[in-house]
Amino acid sequence: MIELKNIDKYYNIGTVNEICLFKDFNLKIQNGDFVSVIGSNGSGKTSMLNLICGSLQPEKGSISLGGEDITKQKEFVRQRKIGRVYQDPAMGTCPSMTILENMSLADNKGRAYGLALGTNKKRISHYREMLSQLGLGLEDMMGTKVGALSGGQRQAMALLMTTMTPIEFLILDEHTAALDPKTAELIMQLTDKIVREKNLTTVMVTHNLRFAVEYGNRLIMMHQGQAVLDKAGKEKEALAIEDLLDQFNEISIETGN
Ligand SMILES: Nc1ncnc2c1ncn2[C@@H]1O[C@H](COP(=O)(O)OP(=O)(O)OP(=O)(O)O)[C@@H](O)[C@H]1O
Repeated sequence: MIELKNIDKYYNIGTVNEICLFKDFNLKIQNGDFVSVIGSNGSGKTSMLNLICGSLQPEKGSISLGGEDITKQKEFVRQRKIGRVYQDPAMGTCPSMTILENMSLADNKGRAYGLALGTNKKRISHYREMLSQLGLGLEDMMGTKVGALSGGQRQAMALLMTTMTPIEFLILDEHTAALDPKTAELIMQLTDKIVREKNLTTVMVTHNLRFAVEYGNRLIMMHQGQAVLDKAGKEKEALAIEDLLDQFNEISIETGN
């Protein structure tokens, strides 16, 4: 379970630009949940992900993962359990290295040795098999530099690499936003497959309302540092894109924002 408890988060403390983004913010995500998070620009979605991943520290409150208090735990330690895929496909892969080298690097994440041990014949055929499941022909391009791949191919690799080691939590930060509609669809289907197969507890921030409605078992809408809509199970299944648009409009009218 991921739990954010009584979180306060300020930016630009002590300056004229000081803002309080989260005040007593609470969120519980149960094991196995796939949560879609939507919301207007600046509502706090990425900040929430950063708090979970440890690249941002709260001023008050606690964050726990599987019952363990990780509020003070460093980001690189959290990475053993939490995988994150970013909007920019370049963030999750190394462009100057080959597909094989990237796979090996991801495979050896958190281990004390380098590439040599990871690239033996047995592992290469394992990587080939994993890549072939993407259905993009990458298994026949093991010597190709990742920088030469398309955005969609790179994002598929980023997803595969992030989930190669046994993580428990997957953070998706607008990971289809930079892709064309067809490729975004493909990456979403791949995401869903990986999440189900590995039973990953997943938080996906997206501006794509259809993806938010169609995927996952819970949907949260953020606004000004608060979850203004939170639907799970059957209630989430009943949601339509129009309901979300209505909710967006209501919020805008109420806050003039
Ligand atoms: N490093 C920072 N320094 C100062 N203010 C910040 C910082 N990061 C975020 N903010 C502010 O916090 C608020 C929430 O930002 P955040 O990026 O979390 O929102 P978001 O919902 O992810 O937005 P978007 O949909 O545009 O990505 C915004 O007002 C933003 O300007």
